[in-house]
Amino acid sequence: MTEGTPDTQSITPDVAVQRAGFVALIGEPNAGKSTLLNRMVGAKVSIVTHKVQTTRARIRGVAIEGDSQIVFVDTPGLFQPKRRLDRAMVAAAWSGVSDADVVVLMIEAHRGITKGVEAILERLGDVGKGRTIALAINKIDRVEAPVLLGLTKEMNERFAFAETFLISAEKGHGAGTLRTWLAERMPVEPWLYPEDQIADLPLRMIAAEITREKLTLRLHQELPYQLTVETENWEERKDGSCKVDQLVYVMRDGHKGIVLGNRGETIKSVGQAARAELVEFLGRKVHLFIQVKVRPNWLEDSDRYSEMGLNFKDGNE
Ligand SMILES: Nc1nc2c(ncn2[C@@H]2O[C@H](COP(=O)(O)OP(=O)(O)OP(=O)(O)O)[C@@H](O)[C@H]2O)c(=O)[nH]1
Repeated sequence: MTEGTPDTQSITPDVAVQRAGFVALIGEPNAGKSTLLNRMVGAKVSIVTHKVQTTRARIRGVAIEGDSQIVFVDTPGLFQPKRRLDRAMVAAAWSGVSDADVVVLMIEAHRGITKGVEAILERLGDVGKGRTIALAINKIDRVEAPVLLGLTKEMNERFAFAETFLISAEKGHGAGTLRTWLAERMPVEPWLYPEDQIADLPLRMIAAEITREKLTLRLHQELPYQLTVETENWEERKDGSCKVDQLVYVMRDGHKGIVLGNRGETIKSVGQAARAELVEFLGRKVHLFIQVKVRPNWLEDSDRYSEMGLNFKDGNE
């Protein structure tokens, strides 16, 4: 072993420390989470915003700030659930919280501490243990300073926030400061995405999200819970069209049968619907290829990354 010898040390490059981690932005519906994310990540991801809320935490965008890569996970708005589907969504939002390195609770300045906010605070007491949790009071443009001071004080009395940010996601106030703060709090880890992949990441995500949405619509309650859609390949063609390859991963053979449907009819209609929406979204021709694969251990294999929509290759495909 030459490790530690003067020779080895002298050729070791001076690599800057890389940081990478997950941030969950939570709050009641309409708090302004999407608006803030778009400010911090860039306009391209904004389209995902208005998509129907699906049931799992997915990557919403990746921001790079200095040596840090901040991966924002999408958590459906937290509200008090009544229907079963709503309960599933809220559960998903909380699972995003327990996977995140940093959680930002966003509230609306002019609405103050609503019942919904109170419920979130209560839950944060359990789920948020050991996590860095910041408070972002949004829409500060709608209130006067004394109201803000009062709200800041009261919220901090109720919960031990690591930091409080007063922001206006719409006007842009405070978003940069929050991003810098988050960047500093990312764990020292190699980046999760190569820099050049980030450019088309939103499109890949949107395409996967569209297919997942169509699967949800087509399969209703039959939808296997542990199912994930990944856009494996995105190819721009000279004729202006693009070719998109997607994989639907399921846990069991039986699930594969459900997703494929009788003589492949289900996946075919899902593919048609997804392609039509992609064409409308991109405004050009799309060739969409969807494959369904059984990967029994995908949850354990790639752990939370896959769960959150991150696409790590197995290395043997
Ligand atoms: N006045 C004001 N309005 C804002 C601000 N930030 C966001 N909004 C508005 O608040 C509304 C909700 O914003 P979104 O970003 O869609 O909220 P969200 O939390 O992502 O909502 P869901 O997707 O339903 O969870 C939009 O109409 C925004 O334009 C702000 O700083 N000031």
